[in-house]
Amino acid sequence: MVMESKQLQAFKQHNHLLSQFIIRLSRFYDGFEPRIDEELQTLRGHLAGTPNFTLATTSIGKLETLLQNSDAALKKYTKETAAELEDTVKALQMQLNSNDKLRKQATEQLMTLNQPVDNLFSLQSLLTRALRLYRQGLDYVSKRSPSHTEPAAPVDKKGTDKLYASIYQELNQLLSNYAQKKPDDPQLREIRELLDTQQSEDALLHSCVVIIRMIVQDAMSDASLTGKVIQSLHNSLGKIQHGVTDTIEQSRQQFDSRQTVNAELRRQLDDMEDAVTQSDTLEALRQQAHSYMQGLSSTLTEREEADRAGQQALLDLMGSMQHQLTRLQRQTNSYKKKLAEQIVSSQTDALTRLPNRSAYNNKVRQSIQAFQRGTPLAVAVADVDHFKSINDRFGHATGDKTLQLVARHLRQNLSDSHFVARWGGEEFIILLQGLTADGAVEALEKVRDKLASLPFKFKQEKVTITASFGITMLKSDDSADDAFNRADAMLYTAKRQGRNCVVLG
Ligand SMILES: Nc1nc2c(ncn2[C@@H]2O[C@H](COP(=O)(O)OP(=O)(O)OP(=O)(O)O)[C@@H](O)[C@H]2O)c(=O)[nH]1
Repeated sequence: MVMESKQLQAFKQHNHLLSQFIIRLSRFYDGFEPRIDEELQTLRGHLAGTPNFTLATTSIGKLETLLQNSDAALKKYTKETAAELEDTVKALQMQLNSNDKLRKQATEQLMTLNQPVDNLFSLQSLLTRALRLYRQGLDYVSKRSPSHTEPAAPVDKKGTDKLYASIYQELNQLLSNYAQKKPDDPQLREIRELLDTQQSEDALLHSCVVIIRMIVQDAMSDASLTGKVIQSLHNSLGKIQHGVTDTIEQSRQQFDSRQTVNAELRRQLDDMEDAVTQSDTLEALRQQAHSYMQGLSSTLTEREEADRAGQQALLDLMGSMQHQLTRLQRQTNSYKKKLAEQIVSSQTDALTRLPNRSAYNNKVRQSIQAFQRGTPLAVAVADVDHFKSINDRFGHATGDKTLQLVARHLRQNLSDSHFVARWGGEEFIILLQGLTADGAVEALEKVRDKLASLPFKFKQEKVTITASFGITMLKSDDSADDAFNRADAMLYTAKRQGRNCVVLG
């Protein structure tokens, strides 16, 4: 009996414990769905005080069905919420296009949101992360408001920002060309500083106008230089033409005087013939002959003298013409040399001495023709990482020096059959001919790796310079622009993936 009551006691205790546990557990699901809430409340009622297990079992059965149905609803709910979150993070990512760190975080979150979300806890963790990103994004966007002065260089490569960046790069390129010609020009220095510190559209337009005015002035003075050369060539040619006219005139005069002399000789001979036929005596004939012979001899002497004078004049003229021709040849040669220099300098980037964009345009045209004849072509774009910070920390001159060193590094570490040009700013363009995609990536990887290990030292500070590369293989229907745009998009991916890498696409 005692044993039985002890067992009963224990049984009651277990029942109580179990009831309490089920009550606590059921509270956890409170607020999940009204019908489940209701049934949970009923179950708790059956288990509170003296538990009624018969009713509780019925209630548990009902709950089981309700929970099974709600499982599908829960899945649908988590899926919808995750999709909504994804949209929100995407919208946020668009706002963060110039903040690499936050944009990268947004990309990572989007990748997680693409995975199936299987329970409410994962959903909650995603929500918490998205909220955190949202708050950081909000801070960043509010700091970017117009009152906040942003660094000069535009980073976004799309739409207006891309246009802005390309105008900005063009201006910088033009500026560096002119800075070489006129290193001490205060106006140039002022524009450079303006571009480095300010990025309002007004400032950009103002700089455009000033630079265009400079170019026009420069072109005008170049034209007058060319005009001088042409004038001088014209003068030389004029003198030669003059000489030729003189020579023709001289010959004509000589011909006339010879004709006159010949006519005189013919007349003298006729007279002599008449005299011979009409002479009565031998003595008269001898005298006539003597006098005609004298006449003939002096006519011949005159003719000889005239001939000699004519010949001398001709020699003088020839001498002067030769002199003019030599001068003309010298002038033409120096003009040709100047022209060749002008062509080279118009195809060369003034700062890095690499071929410039115009040279690239010519080269890519030839390379595409070679591609059509079967030589593979890879187009790559390289961009120095965090270059702005070199300028900011060590000054623009060090920035320029860095660009020169990077340019030299690229040129020296790629074979001569490959083409390297400066695209503008801190961007370079490379054409690799005759390599497979793997071969081209391998060549760039070597260049990239070697650059990253070069020991740069600025103002006693050791600095690591790295570059990111985007590369693509030319396809059969590609235009030069198609290939460039693809390589540029890959460069963008390389930057997003953390820089100092080569991305093929
Ligand atoms: N010294 C110097 N700076 C230049 C020249 N051309 C462009 N720049 C500067 O290059 C910088 C480019 O900076 P960003 O486009 O922000 O890029 P970044 O700092 O290199 O960063 P990531 O490309 O995102 O790695 C700007 O600050 C320009 O002023 C140049 O010829 N000489």
